[in-house]
Amino acid sequence: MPLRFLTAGESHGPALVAILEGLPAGLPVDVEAVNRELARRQRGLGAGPRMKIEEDRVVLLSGVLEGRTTGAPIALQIENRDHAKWRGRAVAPMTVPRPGHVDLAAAVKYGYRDLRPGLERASARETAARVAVGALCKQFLKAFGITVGSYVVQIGPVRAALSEDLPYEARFERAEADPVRCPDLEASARMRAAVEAAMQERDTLGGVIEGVALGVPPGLGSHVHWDRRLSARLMMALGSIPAVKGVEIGEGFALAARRGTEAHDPIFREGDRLVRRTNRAGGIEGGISNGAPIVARVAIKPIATTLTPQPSVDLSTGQPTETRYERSDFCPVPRACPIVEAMMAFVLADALLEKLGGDTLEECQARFEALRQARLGDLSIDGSPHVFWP
Ligand SMILES: Cc1cc2nc3c(=O)[nH]c(=O)nc-3n(C[C@H](O)[C@H](O)[C@H](O)COP(=O)(O)O)c2cc1C
Ligand SMILES: C=C(O[C@@H]1CC(C(=O)O)=C[C@@H](OP(=O)(O)O)[C@H]1O)C(=O)O
Repeated sequence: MPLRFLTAGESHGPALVAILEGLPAGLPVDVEAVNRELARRQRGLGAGPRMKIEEDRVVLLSGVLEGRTTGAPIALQIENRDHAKWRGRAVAPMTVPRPGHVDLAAAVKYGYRDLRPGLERASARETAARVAVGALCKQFLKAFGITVGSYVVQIGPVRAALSEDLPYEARFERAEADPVRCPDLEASARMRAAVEAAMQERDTLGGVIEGVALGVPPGLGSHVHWDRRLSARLMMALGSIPAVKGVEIGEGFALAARRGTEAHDPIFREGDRLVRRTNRAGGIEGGISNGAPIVARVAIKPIATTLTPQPSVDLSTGQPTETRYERSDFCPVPRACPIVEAMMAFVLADALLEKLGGDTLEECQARFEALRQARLGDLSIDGSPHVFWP
């Protein structure tokens, strides 16, 4: 896989860093667009007090010269403003694990007596670095007309009812203007009430996000090997986001309850085009993109750190006790939209580069054009220039 990235950094350490390797040379980089994505990740009802402290901005340390990628690894850094409060301070050890967070599992695995090192790295603070990486991937995808967006479809028990006639671009736009990023404004009001009630009642909520990629050409990913399937690569990437407990492609779990004649996307011929009138598959068949929008749904569990204490055991004494509260988000769902988009953008940029090859953006674009033509030669009916490409 041609594109890869690593992140490092603790939640309350000096900074988060990432290295993105494999983007071709010559891609114009818009740093402010990266910062806008970082700001989006900080916004949303249900965010805790930490988001008032941070003001995430990216510093590009390498791989970009005079506003364009050089082809070298891109190193980037995002400061943790909260670090100033912890620097040089003696912090009392944390010995009571929170059910649902990494605390106990990491203590067992790494032998931590103080639970802080586990939470420092498991914390979703790390996703700021992913969003910066994803913003660069989005810029690469945009050069090929591919966009990635998302919106919230469920918070706690409240579900959005979105008309199929509401275009994806309109959903993205409405979501961006909404405090819980839900394009169904009636459901949004009930979602807001649910988040506020959970906060009042010293509790937390999860929910579901739908991520969508538009303009993805057919032929990304492959059926020939398990780790080349685009669906599997998306599920891995999305499933790696902290608190994500389920990922569906297309209609996912709902398909399991249907008959085969009602679960797929029949193929019709309209003039010299082959068309689908549905997209239950979510744009991927056999691990290969089919030219339809790629749709992934991500289920996020409620936050583990609750103001209401939960039963636990103090590992320093072995005595039963209750969890303690320092600070936390209440509902991470609206804030997680840009993270979902970032992980989708990374996977799609990787799969596109794999398809195109090329050391420079120009080479990639020439190949993209050539592929468009060649694909048509191979697969078109009656020589139509629009059989499969969106
Ligand atoms: C955007 C976002 C914000 C989060 N904020 C918190 C938080 O404030 N408190 C908390 O306990 N968990 C929070 N989480 C979830 C934890 O990071 C996650 O539950 C923990 O790392 C354990 O991993 P797991 O839930 O995947 O098992 C957040 C997750 C996301 C995506
Ligand atoms: C810092 C971020 O989210 C954090 C994710 C998080 C967790 O346990 O995942 C716990 C909280 O950390 P703190 O206790 O420092 O407030 C969140 O604020 C962020 O998203 O940038």
